[in-house]
Amino acid sequence: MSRLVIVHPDAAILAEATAARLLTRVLDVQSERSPVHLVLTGGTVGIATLAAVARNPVRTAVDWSQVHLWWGDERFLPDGDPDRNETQARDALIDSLGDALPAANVHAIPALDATVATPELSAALYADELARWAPPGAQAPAFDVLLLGMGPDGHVASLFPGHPALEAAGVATVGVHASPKPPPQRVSLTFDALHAAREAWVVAAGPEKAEAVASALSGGPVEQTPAAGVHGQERTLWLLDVAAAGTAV
Ligand SMILES: O=C1O[C@H](COP(=O)(O)O)[C@@H](O)[C@H](O)[C@H]1O
Repeated sequence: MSRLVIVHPDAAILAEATAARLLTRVLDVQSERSPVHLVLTGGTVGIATLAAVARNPVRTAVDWSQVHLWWGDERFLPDGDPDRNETQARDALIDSLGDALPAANVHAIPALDATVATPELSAALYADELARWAPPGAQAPAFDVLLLGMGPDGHVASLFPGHPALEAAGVATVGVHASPKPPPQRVSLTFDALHAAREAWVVAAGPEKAEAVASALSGGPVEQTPAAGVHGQERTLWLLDVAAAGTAV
């Protein structure tokens, strides 16, 4: 397993470069196997990256009928809420793909509604869906790319420093309450599921991320800097802008 840290001049170039890298990775994987499983992230750079994918002409070379989209976490809100990571991803990329990407390939984390009233139920339904696509004996697909944003506090997905959800083990998903970042109720992949990824890519921009980047790259305790616990089975990429890299790189 290798770790690579790549620093770009600013957030805009980081998003463009990550989008280009993502499309190339999908094409590389599609030359070897199908389907491709991608985990999307919310957050500033995560959504900017999806918008950059939508603008990139290379997207037309991808066989989207063989791409499955998942999320690393979700804000537990009603369907279509503008704060849902799914809604933002649909606006930035998914809607623009039209019929090329079958609706059944979009594995959104179930939204809050009359039948899904708790983050725990949403998490359980999402875990069932992950298991349906997992190789025998596994809880989740071996994601070809796990995209993760990182908060200034070092959180990834909805795994926050010192939060009990960090400890969830033996399960692929967890319901999150009292998140320090709004909204308070969320659903997240656990570290068990994050670690199923072949490649994990952490994307972060801005000076407010520099301290957490430095802590994660120096192997800081996962309880304090959850991003420190991220690794892919084959490769881990840290995709940063100069400001987030700070003095750590
Ligand atoms: O709330 C969330 O925040 C993080 C990071 O967001 P950013 O705006 O600081 O980049 C994101 O990775 C996560 O998916 C999202 O739910």
